[in-house]
Amino acid sequence: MQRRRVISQVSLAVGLVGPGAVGKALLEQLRVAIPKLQREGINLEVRSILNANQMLLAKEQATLDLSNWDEDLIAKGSDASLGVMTEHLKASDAPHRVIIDCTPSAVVPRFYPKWMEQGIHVVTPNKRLNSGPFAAYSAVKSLQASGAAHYMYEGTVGAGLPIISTLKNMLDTGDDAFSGTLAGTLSYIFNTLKPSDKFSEVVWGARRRGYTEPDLNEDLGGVDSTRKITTLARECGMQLEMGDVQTESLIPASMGGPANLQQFMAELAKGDEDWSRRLQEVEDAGEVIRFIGSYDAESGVCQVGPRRILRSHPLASLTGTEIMVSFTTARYSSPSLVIRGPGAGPAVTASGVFGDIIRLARYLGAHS
Ligand SMILES: NC(=O)C1=CN([C@@H]2O[C@H](COP(=O)(O)OP(=O)(O)OC[C@H]3O[C@@H](n4cnc5c(N)ncnc54)[C@H](OP(=O)(O)O)[C@@H]3O)[C@@H](O)[C@H]2O)C=CC1
Ligand SMILES: N[C@@H](CC=O)C(=O)O
Repeated sequence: MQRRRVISQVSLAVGLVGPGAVGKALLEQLRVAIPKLQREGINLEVRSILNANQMLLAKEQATLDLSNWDEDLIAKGSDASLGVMTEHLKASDAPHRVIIDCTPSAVVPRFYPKWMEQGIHVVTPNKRLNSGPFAAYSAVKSLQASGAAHYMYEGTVGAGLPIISTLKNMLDTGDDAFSGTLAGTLSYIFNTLKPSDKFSEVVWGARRRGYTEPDLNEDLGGVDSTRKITTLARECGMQLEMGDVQTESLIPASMGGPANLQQFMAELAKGDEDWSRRLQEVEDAGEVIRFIGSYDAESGVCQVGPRRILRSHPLASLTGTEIMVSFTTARYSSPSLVIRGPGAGPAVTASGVFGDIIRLARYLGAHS
């Protein structure tokens, strides 16, 4: 095939906030892909990396060395400041700027409006803005609609799976998404757990593999699933707050308030026998448990919680981190549109974020 000559280049200065499990995987994916993207007319110039304490800023108009950024961050980093990082990014001679928020923080999203007002695009897998107070969410969506800057968040629901983009396509082309279910958040845990297993050990396995939220309360309390359902329902035009979702937690009330990880795991282990009994009873009835979230735009009812389903149900066949999202719409009514695949983990989430960055470069003029 004849190679197309690159006649236009799109250069984007990139600032990454949160080089944790997902951020680190993204930096590695960028390191590998940048030379190929350059040949295709997309120049991604990583100019800053910032964690909760430190930041690494590129000198002059150079870009950071992505093969050694973690050592450089320790050896050459300065105190973290989102304000300083923003000014540094603005000083770049690249015509476009994007900040990637890979933190679980509620503080970082407060900067999105400021960034977007200055023409800085935002890409994120952080669910806080889309599921936080409606007024803050709505302010960012209004800025996006005004053309100030792009705001992209595919990674917030289902990691790298094309859930947000599919829903947007359906709505943009005039379909009517009136209900949806999202099954398998906490997927790894319920897809893996057998009556003979210890619940707390399976939870720990999910943690070790990077599938959980940094704060386990978010997963087991059903908060993370509630964030995703809130995001999808808002995408469909519902004006709801997280509190409007009927959420069933897996954390026993007896566990009390926030604890450190060790205490949390020790408390959780006290419920292992109860879980084994419950699972045995479910298995004996020919059923399994899946953690399911659903929204219904017609009735406005949004629910999240563990549900017993028959072993013959499609959701019962999920394995590992697989999730399944089904949309029932005017066009996709019988059968519904179903998206199924791994819905958690650093590499797949990073690829969802990376996909948004490339889509952004194309919105800004790069060839498709
Ligand atoms: N893991 C997954 O499968 C998925 C994750 N996500 C989302 O991706 C995001 C990142 O998750 P993950 O990588 O697992 O989390 P990690 O805990 O591994 O990493 C979090 C990173 O954010 C940094 N950070 C935290 N607070 C701040 C702050 N206020 N300012 C600057 N940096 C901060 C941390 O810095 P430090 O190390 O210094 O504390 C760390 O670098 C989360 O929003 C999560 O919900 C979405 C879909 C799937
Ligand atoms: N902890 C989350 C990971 C991605 O959002 C989940 O289990 O779904």
